[in-house]
Amino acid sequence: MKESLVTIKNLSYAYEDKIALNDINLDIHEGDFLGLIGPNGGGKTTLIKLLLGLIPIQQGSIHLFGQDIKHFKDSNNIGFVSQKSNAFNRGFPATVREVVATGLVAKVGYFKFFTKAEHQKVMKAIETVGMSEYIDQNIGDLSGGQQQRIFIARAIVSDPKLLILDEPTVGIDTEHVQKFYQLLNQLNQENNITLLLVSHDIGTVTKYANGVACLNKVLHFHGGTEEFANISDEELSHFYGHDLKLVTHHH
Ligand SMILES: Nc1ncnc2c1ncn2[C@@H]1O[C@H](COP(=O)(O)OP(=O)(O)OP(=O)(O)O)[C@@H](O)[C@H]1O
Repeated sequence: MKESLVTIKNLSYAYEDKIALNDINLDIHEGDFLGLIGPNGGGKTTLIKLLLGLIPIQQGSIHLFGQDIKHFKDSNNIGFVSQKSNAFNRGFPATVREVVATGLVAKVGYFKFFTKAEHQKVMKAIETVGMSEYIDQNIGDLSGGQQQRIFIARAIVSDPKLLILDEPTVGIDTEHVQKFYQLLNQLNQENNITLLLVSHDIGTVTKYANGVACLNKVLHFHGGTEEFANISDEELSHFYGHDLKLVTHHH
């Protein structure tokens, strides 16, 4: 049995009196590539915020790498990539190398010079995402898909074991989206990074991930992508309520 990197037990969360998550139980194991799907307002962002420690636990528990999140300090073990539009100010004049180096800031702190080893980590992360030839370019001059690769490099430069991605392909054109998911597969299979991908796109999730969690306040489904493909459209539209345009999981 592979190690459980994330263990969520009886987790509930409410905003004032509005319940966003109700009694969630979910494990993410080492090596998983789990797609987290669900309708708008289903609680995906709330769950990610809880996992990142941005909002406090109200009820239930989360353990990260076997440690209660309330005492968890090893933030280098977790990388996070959000939607491009939220993640970066396009006009900011920084090179690819500089942006990726900020991923090490938590370790070394600002205004300290990087060691040779840290420079090498930056180079390696940029190489992993296939962007070495752009290392001294301004981030603002790159395409949306290329920028998103750089944000992946920034997230993996500290060697996290778990990478959380929140709708990372919003605003990226179709051709680059495919390449982006190929990169995620490579990170998962070759670099042994466990992935949690929040996505609205059921087709993509079932194509690239190896597991699916379907969240609409409660966790309606958690299993392999093949098992997920066998769910009837009726059942799926029940999960999704009236959000029918999303019910397109049969290829
Ligand atoms: N800060 C907040 N204050 C009050 N209610 C909130 C707040 N944030 C989220 N909610 C509510 O909690 C529920 C879950 O929202 P959440 O953003 O977690 O869902 P989501 O699945 O990420 O949705 P989307 O796919 O639209 O991003 C929604 O009903 C939302 O309106």
